[in-house]
Amino acid sequence: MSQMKHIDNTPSTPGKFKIEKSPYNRLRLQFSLAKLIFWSLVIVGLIFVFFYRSPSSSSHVSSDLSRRSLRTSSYGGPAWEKRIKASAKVGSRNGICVLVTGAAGFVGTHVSAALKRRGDGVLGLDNFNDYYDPSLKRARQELLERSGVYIVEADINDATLLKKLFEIVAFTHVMHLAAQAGVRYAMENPSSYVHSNIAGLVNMLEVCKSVNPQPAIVWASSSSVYGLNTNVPFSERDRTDQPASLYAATKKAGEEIAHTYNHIYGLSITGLRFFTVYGPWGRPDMAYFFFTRDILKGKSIPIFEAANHGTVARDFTYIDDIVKGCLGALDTAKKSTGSGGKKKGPAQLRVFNLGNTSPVPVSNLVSILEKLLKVKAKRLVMKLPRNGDVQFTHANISFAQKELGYKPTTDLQTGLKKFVRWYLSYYGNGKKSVQ
Ligand SMILES: O=C(O)[C@H]1O[C@H](OP(=O)(O)OP(=O)(O)OC[C@H]2O[C@@H](n3ccc(=O)[nH]c3=O)[C@H](O)[C@@H]2O)[C@H](O)[C@@H](O)[C@@H]1O
Repeated sequence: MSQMKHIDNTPSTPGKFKIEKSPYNRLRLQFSLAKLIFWSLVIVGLIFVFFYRSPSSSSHVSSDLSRRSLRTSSYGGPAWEKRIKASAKVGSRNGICVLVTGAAGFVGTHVSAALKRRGDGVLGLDNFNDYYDPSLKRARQELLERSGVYIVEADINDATLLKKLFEIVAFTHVMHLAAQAGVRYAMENPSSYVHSNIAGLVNMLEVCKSVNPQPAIVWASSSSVYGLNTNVPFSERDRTDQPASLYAATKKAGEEIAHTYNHIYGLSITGLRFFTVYGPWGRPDMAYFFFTRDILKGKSIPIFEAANHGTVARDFTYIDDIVKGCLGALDTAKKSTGSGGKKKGPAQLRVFNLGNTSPVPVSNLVSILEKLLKVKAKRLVMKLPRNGDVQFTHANISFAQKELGYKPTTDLQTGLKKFVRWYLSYYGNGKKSVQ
């Protein structure tokens, strides 16, 4: 049909375009030319308006973001580049140079600080979104600034900015921790998971594959990819095709996307399946954190239980153990093999569980908090809602132990003691408001 149309519109004879030299025809030609110019301007104008003004155009959203970020006074210019270079400067022999995305996040802050402490070059990136109280992110930023880590404020979907950063610094590694976290929030705001965990990841990998040299990438997957798996403890070889939440599904998608970029472009990629990470400077949306806040406030806390009073348990993993696992993954990551978007040979592709290997029932977590806070919790036991939660998690960590030298050493009691000490000093015994 469309071919027919095309044929119909084709002039049947070249004679149709024959220019006759009468004054009337010249006038007609000038008029047609004017019309052509007029309509061309109208079309160009419409295209401009569509790409730069339409609120629904996603390409415009990211280009708008990049323009905004490059235009803001703190962006661009020699002073900004100098700050970036100073932050990313490798301070020790054999040190690595790492771009840490989500650097103002819980794990991102701890990993950035640990890298900097041992003399690696570190540059942070974070969009400081308000999924939870941004003032906590700002406080983490201050902490990092004091140790010499600068955080560029931008979204991982901002390709222009990411490319610019790679022009300024030849990062050897990317520690990709920026993500939309949280299992239950995925039912409230599904598109934020697609935006960060899928579109953002792809954007970041697109930039990494096209730069020269390509960095090695280590990124945060999640224990939630095991979903309805019932083999315990969870092994990397177990099935992960039954996610119980959209969050888990986007992390699982991330693992498949990682496979693709490794396969096509020779990017070295390591995925880390974190198991319910907790500790000082943690995330206020996580149970151990808001349980602490609500116990101190005398508010009741909902404790989930499975059918027939079944225990709900998590393999809670302390932040310092996770940091060691992240550094181990960075240190054992092999170089990417591609360059300028072309694969030159097979590259490393790995996935590791980073857990604690000892699941603890949520009710025990509450008992530990009660003792540490010296306050009795108002327990509201309720059926595990159908909102993406799974009944338990339990990591088999033998692969990470063998390849990364990963060995968690902090039990929940010890780790929560450190968390509570931090919480009380940061929020002043519950007097400062926690959002
Ligand atoms: O390790 C992971 O894969 C995931 O760990 C956490 O997810 P989750 O284990 O659900 O952590 P919390 O939201 O802190 O919940 C901990 C436990 O408390 C329970 N819970 C939660 C909330 C509540 O009101 N009551 C309650 O009993 C949950 O069912 C769960 O068993 C993080 O929020 C995810 O971002 C991360 O990817």
